[in-house]
Amino acid sequence: MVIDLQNVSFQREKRMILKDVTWRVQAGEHWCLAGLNGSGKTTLLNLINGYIWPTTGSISVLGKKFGECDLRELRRQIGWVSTSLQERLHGHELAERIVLSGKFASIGLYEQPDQTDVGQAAALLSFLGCEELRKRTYATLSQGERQKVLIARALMASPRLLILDEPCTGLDLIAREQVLSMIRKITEQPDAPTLIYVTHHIEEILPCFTHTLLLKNGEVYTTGRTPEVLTTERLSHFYETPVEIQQKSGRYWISLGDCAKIPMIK
Ligand SMILES: Nc1ncnc2c1ncn2[C@@H]1O[C@H](COP(=O)(O)OP(=O)(O)OP(=O)(O)O)[C@@H](O)[C@H]1O
Repeated sequence: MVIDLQNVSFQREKRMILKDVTWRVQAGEHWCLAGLNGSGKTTLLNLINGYIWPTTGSISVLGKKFGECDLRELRRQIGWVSTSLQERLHGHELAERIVLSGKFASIGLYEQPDQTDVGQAAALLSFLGCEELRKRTYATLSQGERQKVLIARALMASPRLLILDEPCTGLDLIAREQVLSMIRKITEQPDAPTLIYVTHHIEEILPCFTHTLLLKNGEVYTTGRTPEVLTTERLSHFYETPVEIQQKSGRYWISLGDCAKIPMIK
C-alpha cells in the first residue's frame, strides 16, 4: 500500500479542516486529487508528508506507519513539487544544479555531485525534453520551464511517491500540454513512482490517472476509478452547479450547463 489514511481528521482552532478522511492508494495506481479552493488538499498533502499531525485517525505511507517510523527517511522517498518549493529556490542557480540538488533534498547545492549524478541530471532533463535548459539560471526560466526543471529535480531522488501539486497553474495552453505530456511519460516508465496529481481543473486529468478523489469542504466527496468519478451527474452534484462533461481522446472537458442555475455574486 502506498498511502493508507484511516479516518483522518485535522482540527485547528475549533475548525475541522479535514473530516474523517479514509483514502487508500495501491501500488500501480496513479491518483488525481481534485477539489475547490479551501477544500483541504494542501492540508492532506502536509499530513501525508508528516509536516502536520492528524487530530484523529492513522496514516501509513509506503508501508510505514506514522508514529513508528523515521519521517525524514520516509520523506527521501517522496517527491513533492509545489509552488511553495518554487518560491524557496534561488534564482541565480543553474537549472542543472537545481535538478542535482534533488538528490540531496536541499535548496541549493552544497554537496559535490559525482559524474554519475551529473549524467543522471542531464538524462532526466533530456527525458523530459528540456536539455537545452541545463545552463540557464532559474530566474530566467518561464513558468512552464520551471515546472519541468522541478519535476526533473523531484525525479533525481528516484522517489517511490511523486506528488505534483497544481503543476500547471499559470501555464498557457501549450505549456500546460507539454507539462502534462511529460507527466504521462513518467507514468509509462516501468519503475514509475506512484503519482498524486493535485488540480482544480478537470481538463488536466490524464488517462494515466487511474483513480480520482474529489475533496469537498474537508471531506471525501467521492473516490473511485476516474471514468466513474468524472461524470456529468457526479460533477454537477459536486459543484452544486449544472456542468457537462465531454470525453475526447481520453481527456475530460467540462463546460457550464444551464447558466441560469449558477449562483452568481450580486
Ligand atoms: N493552520 C491553519 N489554521 C487555520 N485554518 C487553516 C490552517 N491551515 C489551513 N486552514 C484552512 O483550512 C482550509 C483548507 O485549506 P487548504 O490549504 O488545505 O485547502 P486547499 O484545498 O489546498 O486550497 P487551495 O486549492 O486554495 O490551495 C482553508 O479554509 C484554510 O484557510
